[in-house]
Amino acid sequence: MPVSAKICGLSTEDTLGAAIAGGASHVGFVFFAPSPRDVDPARAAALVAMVPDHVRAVGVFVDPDDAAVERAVSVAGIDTLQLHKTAPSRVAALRARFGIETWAAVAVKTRADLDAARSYAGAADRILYDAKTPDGAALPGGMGVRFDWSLLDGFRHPLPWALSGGLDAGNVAEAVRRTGATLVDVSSGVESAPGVKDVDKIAAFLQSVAQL
Ligand SMILES: O=C(O)c1ccccc1NCC(=O)[C@H](O)[C@H](O)COP(=O)(O)O
Repeated sequence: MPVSAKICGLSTEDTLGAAIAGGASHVGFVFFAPSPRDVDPARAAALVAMVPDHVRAVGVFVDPDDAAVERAVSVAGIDTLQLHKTAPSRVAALRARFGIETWAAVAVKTRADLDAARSYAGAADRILYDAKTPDGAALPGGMGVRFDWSLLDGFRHPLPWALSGGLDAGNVAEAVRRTGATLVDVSSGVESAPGVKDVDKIAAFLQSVAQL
């Protein structure tokens, strides 16, 4: 099964170009979050304009209100929502309102966290399993934290899914081998500093994925 990759938290033309040239299937833009990767929708619009039709432009949000999503969809032109810390009913409501592919991020540390993914069946199109960040962390993602992949052993996924959390060029092959993921997501693993994407690391990550 071929493996696809999402490069998350892009904010510059050169790093977006590296993601597209390297074969990313999805590129992610973080909106309205206290993140070094946050991009204004107007700025994101210039980036999304570079994204070819075969690559999905994903807007990443933390429990957004309708107005935030409206701005990102109408101004930036994203075609997929990735929702962190968002209840299933709210995910379903945003998916119905905006009518675009919608992912629910599920923060995983224990098997019980994983079981919570079941409540997104019928509400989302895809689950993004991400690592639970430490209590008090400013962000629910992009922290380079990895969860225990063995938690996924034998788990019956309620929806199509993607694997995230602490991935990089050096461990993505093992992650895919251990979990069977067919879509992987990375942010800090392709950065030289928080929020600073690195074109060489992006290329190396995508090369590792292409070799799977
Ligand atoms: O990356 C952020 O700054 C961010 C901010 C707010 C919500 C989510 C965020 N990132 C979500 C992602 O999809 C990351 O790619 C994912 O958490 C993996 O990050 P990393 O472990 O650094 O590869």
